[in-house]
Amino acid sequence: MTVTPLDRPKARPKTNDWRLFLRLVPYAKRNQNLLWIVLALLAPLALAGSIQPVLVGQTISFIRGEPTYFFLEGLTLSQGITLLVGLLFLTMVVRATLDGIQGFLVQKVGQRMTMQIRNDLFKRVTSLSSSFFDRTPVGRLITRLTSDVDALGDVFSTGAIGIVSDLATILVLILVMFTVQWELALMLLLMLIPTAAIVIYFQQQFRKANYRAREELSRLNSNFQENIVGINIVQLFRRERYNAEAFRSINQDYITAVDRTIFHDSAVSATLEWVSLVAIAGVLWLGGVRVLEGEMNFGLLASFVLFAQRLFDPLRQFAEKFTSLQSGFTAVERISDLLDEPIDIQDPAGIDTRSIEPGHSGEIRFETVSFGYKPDEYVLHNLNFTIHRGEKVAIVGPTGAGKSSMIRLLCRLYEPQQGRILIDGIDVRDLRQAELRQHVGVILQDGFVFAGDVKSNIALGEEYEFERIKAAAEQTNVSQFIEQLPDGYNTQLRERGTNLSGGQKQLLAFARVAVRDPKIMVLDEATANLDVKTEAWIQEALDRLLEKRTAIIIAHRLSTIRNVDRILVLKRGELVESGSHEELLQQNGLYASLYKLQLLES
Ligand SMILES: Nc1ncnc2c1ncn2[C@@H]1O[C@H](COP(=O)(O)OP(=O)(O)OP(=O)(O)O)[C@@H](O)[C@H]1O
Repeated sequence: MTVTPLDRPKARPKTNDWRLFLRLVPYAKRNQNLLWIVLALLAPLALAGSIQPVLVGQTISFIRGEPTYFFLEGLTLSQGITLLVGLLFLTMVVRATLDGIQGFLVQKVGQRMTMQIRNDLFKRVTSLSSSFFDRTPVGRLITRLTSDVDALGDVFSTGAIGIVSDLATILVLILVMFTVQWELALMLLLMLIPTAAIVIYFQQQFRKANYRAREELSRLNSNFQENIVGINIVQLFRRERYNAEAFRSINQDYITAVDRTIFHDSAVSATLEWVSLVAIAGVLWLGGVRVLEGEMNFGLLASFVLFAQRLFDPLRQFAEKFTSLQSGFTAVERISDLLDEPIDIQDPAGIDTRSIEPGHSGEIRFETVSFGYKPDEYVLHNLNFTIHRGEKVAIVGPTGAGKSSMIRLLCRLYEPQQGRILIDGIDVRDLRQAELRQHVGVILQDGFVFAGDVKSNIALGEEYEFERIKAAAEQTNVSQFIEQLPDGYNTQLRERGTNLSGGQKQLLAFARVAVRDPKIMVLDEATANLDVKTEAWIQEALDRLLEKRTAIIIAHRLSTIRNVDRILVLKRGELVESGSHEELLQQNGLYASLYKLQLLES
C-alpha cells in the first residue's frame, strides 16, 4: 500500500517549526497593513509596561528621601507624589488603550487569514484526483478543513502576535533593568535562560503529544462520518452496539492522547510558577544584602521585586498561549500536508494544450491501454479499439470486468499506466480538463444531488437561461416529472437528494447532461433504477438525443442495447468480443451465453 502523508498516523515529521511558519508568510503579506499597525504598537506597549516598576521604585525613594530622578528634585512631597501617581496612571491608560486596539486587530487578522487558508484548502482538495479520495477518509479531510484551520486561527487570535509582544516586553524589561542596576539584572537574566530552555523542552514534548491527539481526532471524525453516511446499514443490520464499541475505543484513544498534552501543558505552568517565586526570593536576598551594605536603596529594591514578577509574567503568558501555539504548529503541519498533496491530474502546460475543433466530433480511440487502481494490480489490459464519430457502442461484461473503469479513464478521472486515449485524434492529456468534460457527458447509475433547487441542480453552476434548462428537460422527457414536484423547477432538494427517489435523481442527471449538449455521451447503467415504463419513455428521448452524437452505453440488461451499432464485450479487463448483436450471437461466445441466460430469466 502506498502511504500518503495523510495516512501517516504515528510518527511526527521532523519539519522545522520556523520553516512551517514560512507557509503562512503569503497569507501574512495579504494582510500586511493590519499587521504593520499591530507591530508598531508593540514598542510603546512594552515601554509603558517597563516604566511602571521604575515609577513605583521612584515613589518609594521619594517618600524615603533617597536620591531620585532629576525631574523630582525641588518638589514638595505632595507635588512629587501627585506627579508620580499621575505618570503611573498615564502609563496604565496607554497600556490599556493600546492593548485593546492591538487585541482587536490581531483577532481580525487571524480571522481573515483562516478564511483565506480555508478557501485555498477547499480549492486544493477539490482539484485532487479520484485516487486521492480512494485512499483518504472523508472525516480526515473535514477535520483538516475545520478544526485544524480553527486551531491555526487561535494562534493568531490568542497566540502568535502575543508571543512577539511577550518577547518584546522581556527584551525592553531587560534593557531597562540593566540601566537601573546591573547586578540584579544579571541575576534575573541568568535565571531566565535555563527557564526558557525548560519551557522549550516541554514545548517540544507537547507538540508530539498534540500531533498524536489530532490524528486521533481525525480517526474519531472519520468513524463518526462513516456511521452517519451508512446509518441505514448500521440500523438494518443492528450494528449499533458493535459500532458504538468501536467508537468508544477510538474515543478512549483520543482522550488518552489529549491527557498527554495536558500533562506537558501543566508541567510548563508549574515550572514557571516555581521559578518566578525563586526569582523574587533571589532579588530579596541579593538586593537585601546590597541594601544592608548601603549600596542600594529601598526604592530600587521595590522596583526589582516588580521587575522579577514582570519578567516571568510574559514567560507565564507565553506558557498559556503555548497550547494554542503548539496546536497551531501541528495544524500548519497538517494543513501543509494537504496543500502540498500533489495534483496528479493536471491541465497541460500552455503550449501543449490542444483543442477539439468545433463541429468536428466524437471519435474515441483506446490505444494499448492498461490500467490499475494500484500500480501492480491491473484491472484493464491492453485495450485497443476505436469508436467512430456518431457510432453507438455498448460495453457489456460481468460485474467487476472494468466497464466503469474505462469510462473513468475516458473522462480522465484516472490515468492509464500504459497506452493512451484519443478523442478526435487528440490525447485526452493534451486537452484542458474543463474542455474534455464539456465534450463528454456522463450519466452514472446514481445521480448525485446537491442541496439547492431543481434548476440549479441541472445547471450545476453554469449560467444557462431558464428556457434552455427547460428545453433540456423536455428533450429528455423528464419535464413531466419535474413539473409534478411541489414547486416545479424551483423545488428545493435536500443535500444528497434525500427527498427524491433513486430513479428521480437519475432523471435529473439526463437533463443535466442534455443541457450541456456534449459531443460524446456516456450512459453507465443510467436507466438501471427506472421502472420499465419510465425506462421506455426515457429511452425514446435518448434515441433522439443520441442521434448525432457518439455514445457509449454500459448496460446489464441486454434488451436495452439491441439497437446499438456495435457491442464490446469485456471480461476481466480484456476485450474478448466485438461486433453487432447478430454477429455476436453467431459467434456463440460470452455475449451469446449472457444473452441466452437473460432470455431464459425473462
Ligand atoms: N476506486 C477503486 N479502487 C480500487 N479498485 C477499484 C476501484 N474501483 C473499482 N475497482 C476494481 O476495479 C475492478 C473493475 O471495476 P469496475 O467498476 O470498472 O467494474 P464494472 O465492470 O463497471 O463492474 P459493474 O458491472 O459491477 O459496475 C473491480 O475489480 C474493482 O474491484
